[in-house]
Amino acid sequence: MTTLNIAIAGAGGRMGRMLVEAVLNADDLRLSGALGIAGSDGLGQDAAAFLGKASGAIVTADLAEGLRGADVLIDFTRPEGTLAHAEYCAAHGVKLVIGTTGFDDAGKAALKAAAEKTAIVFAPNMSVGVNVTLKLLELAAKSLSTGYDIEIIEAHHRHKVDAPSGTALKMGEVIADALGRDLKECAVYGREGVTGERDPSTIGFATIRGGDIIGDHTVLFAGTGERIEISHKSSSRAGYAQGSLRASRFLADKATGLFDMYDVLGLNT
Ligand SMILES: NC(=O)C1=CN([C@@H]2O[C@H](COP(=O)(O)OP(=O)(O)OC[C@H]3O[C@@H](n4cnc5c(N)ncnc54)[C@H](OP(=O)(O)O)[C@@H]3O)[C@@H](O)[C@H]2O)C=CC1
Ligand SMILES: O=C(O)C1=N[C@H](C(=O)O)C[C@H](O)C1
Repeated sequence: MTTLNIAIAGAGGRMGRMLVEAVLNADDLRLSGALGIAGSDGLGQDAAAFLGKASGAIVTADLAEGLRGADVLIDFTRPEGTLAHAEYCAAHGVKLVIGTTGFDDAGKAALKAAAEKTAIVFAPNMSVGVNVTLKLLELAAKSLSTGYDIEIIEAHHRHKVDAPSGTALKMGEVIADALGRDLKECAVYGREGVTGERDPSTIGFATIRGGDIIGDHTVLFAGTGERIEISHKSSSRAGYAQGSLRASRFLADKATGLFDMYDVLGLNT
């Protein structure tokens, strides 16, 4: 069995810690490095110290040091951090699994350019369940294309910094594509005051932030006399971590290219 060397960015974060534990528990993976930023808790310490273990990977802010020997960098940080990491990885042949959300169009274009030099899996949600939900939404949107108002409701923990979630936006894109609409033109992000009647061509978004909610997404198709709700609720971050490991293994035989979790899970039918 070939061992894949994995480095983790944002190693002290909520996802970073899940990923450190998941990599240490995987027989075919080795934790080769861990990245933090100046001021991060845990900088200079073993990435597995929070588990009471020694992995040998010391959390560093030095990209050359943290990425030495890495086949794949798994990055769940912030857009500005991911873009800096992607530039380095593209120049040094390190593959990337990117879970970070909140990119603007220029950021997404920069990742596409980086994927011409290295292989990248980029997805706003790595869980199998969410990606299967996206397929269900494609089918529902095509079958409910007239007479149903579409609203996307998402809830996350109080620490989340971007809204709507990357997953909610992806759900909106999948639905808009299925309906032949452009999400940029039909999205409504919240309502206040005298809004007028609902325009049937819009896709609405509502965001809830509070407590320790890991990630809930519901798409409501509201018709006359009936409502259809398609929901996914995460009760653990483990699914995101396991999906990321699957994505890392998927990249093992890829040299360049931009992929998503549909590619990893074989859902591109
Ligand atoms: N695709 C998916 O399946 C999922 C995606 N996410 C996304 O992943 C990202 C991280 O989420 P989460 O783990 O909850 O966040 P956290 O805030 O818990 O962790 C972020 C980590 O990134 C570090 N960081 C912050 N800014 C930078 C930077 N500029 N450069 C490098 N590192 C930086 C933080 O360091 P410090 O601790 O010092 O602040 C921290 O270690 C978010 O965008 C979130 O939406 C989350 C879950 C699943
Ligand atoms: O920040 C989070 O926590 C999550 N972010 C991702 C998103 O923005 O969709 C995925 C998941 O919902 C958890």
